[in-house]
Amino acid sequence: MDVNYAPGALDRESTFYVAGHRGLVGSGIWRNLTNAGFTNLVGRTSLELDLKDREATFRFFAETKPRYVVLAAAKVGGILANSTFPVDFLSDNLQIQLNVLDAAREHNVERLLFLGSSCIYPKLAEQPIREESLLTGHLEPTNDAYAIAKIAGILQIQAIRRQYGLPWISAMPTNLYGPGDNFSPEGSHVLPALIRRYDEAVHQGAPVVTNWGTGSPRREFLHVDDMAAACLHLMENYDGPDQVNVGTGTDVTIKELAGLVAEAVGYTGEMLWDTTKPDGTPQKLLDVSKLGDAGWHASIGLEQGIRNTVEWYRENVNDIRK
Ligand SMILES: NC(=O)C1=CN([C@@H]2O[C@H](COP(=O)(O)OP(=O)(O)OC[C@H]3O[C@@H](n4cnc5c(N)ncnc54)[C@H](OP(=O)(O)O)[C@@H]3O)[C@@H](O)[C@H]2O)C=CC1
Ligand SMILES: C[C@H]1O[C@H](OP(=O)(O)OP(=O)(O)OC[C@H]2O[C@@H](n3cnc4c(=O)[nH]c(N)nc43)[C@H](O)[C@@H]2O)[C@@H](O)[C@@H](O)C1=O
Repeated sequence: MDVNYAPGALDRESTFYVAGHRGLVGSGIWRNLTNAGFTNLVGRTSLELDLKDREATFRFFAETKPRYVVLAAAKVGGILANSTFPVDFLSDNLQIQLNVLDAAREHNVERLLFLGSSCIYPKLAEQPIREESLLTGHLEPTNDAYAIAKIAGILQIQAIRRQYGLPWISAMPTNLYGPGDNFSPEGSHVLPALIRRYDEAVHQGAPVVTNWGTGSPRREFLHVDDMAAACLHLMENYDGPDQVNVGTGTDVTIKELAGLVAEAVGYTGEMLWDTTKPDGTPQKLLDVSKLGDAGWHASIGLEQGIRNTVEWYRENVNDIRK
């Protein structure tokens, strides 16, 4: 096996750039690194540094000289946003990745983690999805543009490893959620969308809530704090060219998920389904045995994670991304 499991601990005082540090994943990584004792974290908002701007990105790396990088900056959205704006999801993500990875290479970043997504795998991949399924079949059309950009990122990491010998790695998270998520009704992923919809239904006393699709697709959900912990664990304990799946190893139907959210917010009305909205891929459950072999397992259960996110949503409802 082409895996070295002991790249070693990262130096807590070295400059660590978290690209996308205000997003769901980036803010979780920032919290986790702070808790783990890192004292020299660097972040830039997209207004301060547009990573689509190649010159500005190279200037930033020349000035900041980060030793470590996590690339969690990306154009991200749920099924509807992905299928409505495929050009943005392809073009923005290719530009961001290319600029960051090229600049990081020119400045010899010592360790870098690239984040992809479980949507890189074929729509009808055998479940649970193993890393080896990559490029073995057709993609799910609702997010193929985004998936192609992410696949290009994996290939770029592998190419950099081959050509320059840098020990950079890629992780493929399953569907994520938690504090700091995007709660926009049209643009978000399912879990934040359901939390907002059901919470509003409670406040409005609505007798019926309508969700998208048929409710039958199966998805796996990982809390962002687990995701952040997995990222640091992989950077310190995994070195190999193949992407590593990051998930919990269990999934639920969207209907079951809606039931859990309704229960967490205290909604007791009826649930309907708008089948004019897309279902997307029928099932996305990752095989996480490679991650387990590298010594990491998720610890936040779905019900506990939903309660934690509902609490955060209610405390921050006036300041969230809507
Ligand atoms: N959320 C999920 O369910 C999943 C996410 N992932 C992956 O995790 C990573 C992070 O996703 P997530 O945190 O959910 O996404 P968010 O939308 O929450 O955050 C994305 C971040 O990227 C930054 N960003 C976007 N465009 C630019 C740009 N042009 N220049 C600089 N920064 C930019 C944003 O900065 P700012 O806020 O300053 O505008 C934002 O902080 C992505 O690679 C995504 O593919 C993978 C699987 C599932
Ligand atoms: C992480 C992953 O996220 C995206 O893929 P997805 O898993 O299909 O993501 P989703 O969370 O948006 O939907 C999951 C399921 O849930 C159903 N669903 C019900 N009601 C709502 C609802 O209100 N909003 C949304 N968004 N979905 C809903 C919806 O119909 C679908 O069946 C990728 O584009 C890609 O970006 C990617 O990598």
